[in-house]
Amino acid sequence: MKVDGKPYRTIWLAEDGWTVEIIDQTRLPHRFVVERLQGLEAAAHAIRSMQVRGAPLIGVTAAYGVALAMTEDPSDAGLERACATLLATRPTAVNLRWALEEMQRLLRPLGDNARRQAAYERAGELAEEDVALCRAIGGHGLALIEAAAAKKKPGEAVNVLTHCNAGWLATVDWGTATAPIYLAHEKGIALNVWVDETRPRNQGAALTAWELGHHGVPHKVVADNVGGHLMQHGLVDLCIVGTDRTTATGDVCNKIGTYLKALAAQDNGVPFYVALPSPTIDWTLSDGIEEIPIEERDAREVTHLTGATADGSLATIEVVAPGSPVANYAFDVTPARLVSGLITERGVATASREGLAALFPERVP
Ligand SMILES: CSC[C@H]1O[C@H](OP(=O)(O)O)[C@H](O)[C@@H]1O
Repeated sequence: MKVDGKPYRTIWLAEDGWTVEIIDQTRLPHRFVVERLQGLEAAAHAIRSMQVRGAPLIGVTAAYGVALAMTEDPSDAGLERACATLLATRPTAVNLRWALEEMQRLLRPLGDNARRQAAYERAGELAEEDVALCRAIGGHGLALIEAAAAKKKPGEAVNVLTHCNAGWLATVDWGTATAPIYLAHEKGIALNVWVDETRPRNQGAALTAWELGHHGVPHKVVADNVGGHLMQHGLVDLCIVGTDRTTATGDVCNKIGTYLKALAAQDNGVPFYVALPSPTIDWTLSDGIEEIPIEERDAREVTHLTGATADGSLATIEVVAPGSPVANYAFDVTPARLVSGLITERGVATASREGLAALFPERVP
């Protein structure tokens, strides 16, 4: 999407035709830094450290990571080592496993000399496919925002609450939860997006607010605990969030705190939608709470904050009582019963095995 009027994606092949460039999301919102990845370890570090994050973008970055690895060592051992290294970077987003399986399926039968080119071509295709999937999600989600707009008084904004960043920064472009928002904005529908700050890494306050602001979408950042109050007072027309892994039965794993928003939405009769491309569906799982691995990240993400001082320099401060133990769960699971619908590239499915199978019959094991 646009950054100061210039179109950007989150990841792209550099002009040299082999290094990969990314927006370093750990530097946003105060610095816009493009990082150049020149090998497998750089790609793995980018995912592990969340320079790139968001399930679809993690998958595409991993695919490019395999291509970079084939430049270093296209042997069978090199391919297996690359996929194992990248798979170990983060456990929850299923797109990572899906993309690596896709690359292994393609590259294993090829001779060493053919693997590098084939890997770059497939990684580029996966990036383009992600853009198309997210744009399609946008079209199906737009209808939901239009339906909400039809119930508003003339000029009244549609209030959409979103959690974390499921924006274009979490994908190659468009985003998942934000794709309908961008399309509604471009169609002239009056919007207000409630942006959950999303502690501890503040993907909402730092990333969603940044990208919506740069694209001119009206929004307000709120503390994570405000959403229920907004819903009680009729200030949320619908919720749209993303997901890192959704089971075949419609259980949704997403950033920590999503489950609490879904509970508040159900309690207040607010539609709660999840936007996802089909590679985010794990067809092998039925019970998200029992089966989806929940990443636990470093305590420092909770104990410290980095931000800009009055003179624009960056500083990191400690915000938790020194020495207090910390638990930092990065995701939670929202049961399908709390989900109004799953906005996919093929349409809006009920959050159920039947609903997903109706849209993706060929994917059902
Ligand atoms: C479109 S996937 C976005 C999804 O990924 C985020 O997790 P993280 O920032 O840790 O990669 C969050 O769960 C978003 O909803």
